[in-house]
Amino acid sequence: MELWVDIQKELPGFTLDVNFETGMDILGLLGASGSGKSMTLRCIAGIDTPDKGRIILNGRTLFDSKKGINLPCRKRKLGFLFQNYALFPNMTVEENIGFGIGKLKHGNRRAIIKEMVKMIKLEGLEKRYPSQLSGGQQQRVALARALAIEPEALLLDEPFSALDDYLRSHMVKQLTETLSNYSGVTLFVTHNMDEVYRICNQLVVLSLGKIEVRGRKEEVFRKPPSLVAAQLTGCKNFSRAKYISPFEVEAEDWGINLKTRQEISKQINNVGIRAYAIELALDEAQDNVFSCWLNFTSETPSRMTAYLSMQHEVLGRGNYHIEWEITKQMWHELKDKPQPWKIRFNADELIIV
Ligand SMILES: Nc1ncnc2c1ncn2[C@@H]1O[C@H](COP(=O)(O)OP(=O)(O)OP(=O)(O)O)[C@@H](O)[C@H]1O
Repeated sequence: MELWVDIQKELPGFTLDVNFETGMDILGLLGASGSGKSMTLRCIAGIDTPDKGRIILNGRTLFDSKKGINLPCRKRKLGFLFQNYALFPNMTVEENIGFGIGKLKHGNRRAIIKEMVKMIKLEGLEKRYPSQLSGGQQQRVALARALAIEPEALLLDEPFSALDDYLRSHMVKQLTETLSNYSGVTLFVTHNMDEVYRICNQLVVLSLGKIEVRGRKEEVFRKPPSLVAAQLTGCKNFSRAKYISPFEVEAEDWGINLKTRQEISKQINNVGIRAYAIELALDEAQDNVFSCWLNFTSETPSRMTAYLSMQHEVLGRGNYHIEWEITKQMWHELKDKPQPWKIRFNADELIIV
C-alpha cells in the first residue's frame, strides 16, 4: 500500500508545493491554520485539482498533469472523514453506512453493514437517524461509512475538532483501535500536536504551503530542524542564540549561557526548550542550572504553567522569559519555597535551530 504525492497549486496569495510518500504507517499532516493541509487532502481526494504534478495510489495514477489524467473523486477508491461529518440526515445509521457499498463492492451488503455497526459499537441504533445520535456517535457512523467501501486510502481532516474533550479522547482511542485493523494508507490532518502524536507514526509538518520537515514523529518532536517546526510541534520557549564555542551557546533573550550536548554551528540562530522539559534543579553543581523568579501562573485542572523571569528584574505585566509546565503536585511543593528557584535546562532537551 503506497501513496505518492507531488503536487503544486497556485491560489491568490498562496502556493501549495508538497511532495511526500507514505505506506502503511499512519501519516499525520501537521500545520498551522492556512498552511495547506486541507488543500493537500482535497487534491488527493479529487475535490480540488492541482495545477501540476502527480498523485499515485498503489500504482494507479489518480492525477498526472503531464498525461492529462484526473480521475474523478468517486473512482479514486478513497474514504473521507471530515470535521462536519455530513451524514445524510434522511438516512438511518445503516443506510448511511451502506451508501456507496452497492456500487463499489459485490458480496453481502447486509453483512458488511452489520460488521461496521459492530465495529463502531452502535448495535441497536441501526434504525436511528443522525439527529437522534450524539456528535460522537455521528462521527463513528461517518467513520464506518468511510471504511465500508474498503478504501485504498483513508483521508481524515480534523475529524474530531467539533467534539468536546471527553468525546474527542474517546474517539482518538476508537480510531486508533479501528485503524490497527485497516490495511490501507491513512492520512490524518490536524493542527493538534497531541492528537497527531497519539494517532500517527510518521509526520509531515507543513508551513505556508511547503513541507518544513517530515519523518518519524519521535524524531520530528525531538529534533525539529527549524524554528517553525519546533513551534508547530509545541515548543514554547525560544531565545535568539549566539555561538560561544562548539558546545556552548549564549541565549541572548534569557541572559544565560547554555552548555549543549550536540556540537553547534557558528550559524546557530535560536535555542529552545519545551515547557515540560525544564527540570527543578536538585544539584546546583550540574550544568545549566539557573535562578528564576515567578512572574505569573496559569492553570488547568492537572497542570500549572509558571511564567518565569530569568533575571531578577521587574518585567512588565504579562511579560516573561520562560514558560514552565509542571504537575499540580509539584506546584504545591514548590509554590511557598523562597525565590529565586533553581531550574535546569538539561542539555539533552535543548532544541538547536
Ligand atoms: N477555494 C480556494 N480559493 C482560494 N484560496 C483558497 C481556497 N481554499 C483554500 N484557499 C487558501 O489556501 C490556503 C490553504 O488553505 P487550507 O484550507 O489548505 O489550510 P489548512 O492548513 O487546512 O488550514 P485550517 O487548519 O485552518 O483548516 C489558505 O491560505 C486558504 O485561504
